[in-house]
Amino acid sequence: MTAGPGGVMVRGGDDAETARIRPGTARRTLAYLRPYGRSIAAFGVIAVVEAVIVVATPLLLKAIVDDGILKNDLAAVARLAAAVAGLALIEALAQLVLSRISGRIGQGVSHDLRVQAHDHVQRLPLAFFTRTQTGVLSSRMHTDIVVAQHAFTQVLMSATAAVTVVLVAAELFYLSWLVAVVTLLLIPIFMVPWAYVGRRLQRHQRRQMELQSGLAGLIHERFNVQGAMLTKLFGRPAEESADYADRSERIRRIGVTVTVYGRLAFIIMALLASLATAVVYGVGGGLVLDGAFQLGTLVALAILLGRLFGPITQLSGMQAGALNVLVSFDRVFELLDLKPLITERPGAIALPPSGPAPDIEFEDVRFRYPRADEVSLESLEANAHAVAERADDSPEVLRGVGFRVPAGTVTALVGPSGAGKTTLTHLVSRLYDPTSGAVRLGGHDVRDLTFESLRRTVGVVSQDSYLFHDTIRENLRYARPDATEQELVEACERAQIWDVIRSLPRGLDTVVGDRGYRMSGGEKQRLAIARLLLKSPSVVVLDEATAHLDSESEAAVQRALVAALQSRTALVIAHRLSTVREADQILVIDDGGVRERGTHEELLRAGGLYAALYHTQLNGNGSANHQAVAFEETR
Ligand SMILES: Nc1ncnc2c1ncn2[C@@H]1O[C@H](COP(=O)(O)OP(=O)(O)OP(=O)(O)O)[C@@H](O)[C@H]1O
Repeated sequence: MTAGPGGVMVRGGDDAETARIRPGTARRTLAYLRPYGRSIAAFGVIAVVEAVIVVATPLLLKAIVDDGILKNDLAAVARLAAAVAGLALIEALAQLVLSRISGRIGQGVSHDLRVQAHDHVQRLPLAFFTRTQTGVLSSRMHTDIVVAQHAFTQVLMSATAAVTVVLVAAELFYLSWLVAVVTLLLIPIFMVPWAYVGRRLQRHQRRQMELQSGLAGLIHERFNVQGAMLTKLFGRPAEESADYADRSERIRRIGVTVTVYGRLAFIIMALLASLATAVVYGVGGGLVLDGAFQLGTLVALAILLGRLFGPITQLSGMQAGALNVLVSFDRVFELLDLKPLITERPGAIALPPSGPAPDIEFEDVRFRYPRADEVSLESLEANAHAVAERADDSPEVLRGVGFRVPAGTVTALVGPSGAGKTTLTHLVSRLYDPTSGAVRLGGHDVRDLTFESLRRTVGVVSQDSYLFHDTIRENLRYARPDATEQELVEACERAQIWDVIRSLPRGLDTVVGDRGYRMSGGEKQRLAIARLLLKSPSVVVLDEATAHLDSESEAAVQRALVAALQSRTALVIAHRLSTVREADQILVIDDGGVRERGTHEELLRAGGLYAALYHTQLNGNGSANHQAVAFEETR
């Protein structure tokens, strides 16, 4: 068949049929073969041996008929039959070894590519993941590589077919040029419709894969816990079902077409084989009667022909196979070519692992989120965007922010929703880099620090803390793989979550569900704080949970926070009155800049935005600890 067992998913929507392979892809693909040079050489030698056996067997059979049967020589018949059997055994062995070597090369190349793609994607900036559809990315990293591997193996096997076809054709001419010419003339007549069917088949297979990947993406999005919840709360089940059924129907229809085309290709080949056999017996039979050659030659010709069509079929699939390899490789190369925007500078310095907490300094920081075309691939995004939109500059989110968080102190960020608070905190851990200006830790620009020391120094607890689908123990150990049992328990105690864990039947071995969903919001955040305490960073960036917590978990989170912030330099997006009041400094962020700064009392005295917010939002509503500041709604 022309296409690999899968098809190829090609950039964006409907352009599967017009996939263009970028220049240089073939050269880059070949480079992946370099480590397998010896295997390829062995493959070539064994392929030639196999092809020689393929053409030797008909000659032996010819000898059995002409020199054994027709001459009544039983000993010759037995000797030659034994030789044929021996060759058959060697051929089977050669085929086995060939498929093993080709499998090893194909699997090896796809392993190398898969690992490289994984390592690369891991280094891509957060911005890439904010735009990319996970289902499509996973298909790119897995399905494409599997398709490439299958097609790769197919191309290698086709190469053996090429040697066989040449030798078989030569032998056909040697035995009878007339039969050879007539039968070989038949081949092009059939190849034209065969190639046409093959191309259509490949095209439909690609489309089929694309549709299947779309369906997989849909399931991925809808049937994870949060997607399922949204669907249940807002979804229209009847419409969702109809949409799903419609997509599935398209796959069904294209599946039928693929089956028909696949069968058609097979039928064309079988017809060609039957007609060629008729020609051999018709023309060859006449030549035997004329005395041009003996019966043994006719037998040899018939057997040779039988051995010609398999390799021809394989050969004609070679081009499509090679194309599949290139398209799939190209799609992975496209991913590999995305530059990781945030990289470690050569000669980056490491902050010392121990010592006093560093201060944080923002100096005239300006920031806009990177454009889509700078960080992501259109084909991996949920919806293909117009080129213009992808290249549009995003608005500036931070416009000259400057402040300092002295070492060992807490700075609270408050301000309206969308003011840029979260963005600001992202710059400390280098989830993003400023467009201009600098963020410094202990006097060093964070861009001059090693990733390792930055990760060690800065600990982040986000509002919706993410937990892997694994045990509590493994989730905690992610922060410090060598943590002892005692350290795990201590961290949980300090984070006020130990009582909860202890009461679970499996304790630390409890598996937290997809996205840690089996835990309440407050529990999750306390677990995230325990994780932070285990890591024990000297700088903490924290986004307080706004989720409604009952007063008990609120108080527990509060106590956990006290532990988390103790003797650390902290930047906190504060939603709780207690955090705001106790902060050493409050920054009121509005419209991408620092509008006011000071302590709670100073800002109240100043009578500005903070005071207005405090009086309208808080004073009237009491001052309980669990009262969220709720500045967000005041814009
Ligand atoms: N990944 C992103 N890509 C593009 N723009 C973004 C991205 N994340 C946030 N923004 C935009 O940046 C601005 C600041 O967002 P940010 O999340 O920093 O605000 P915030 O003050 O933390 O708000 P909130 O309190 O509601 O979380 C908003 O206008 C937002 O739409």
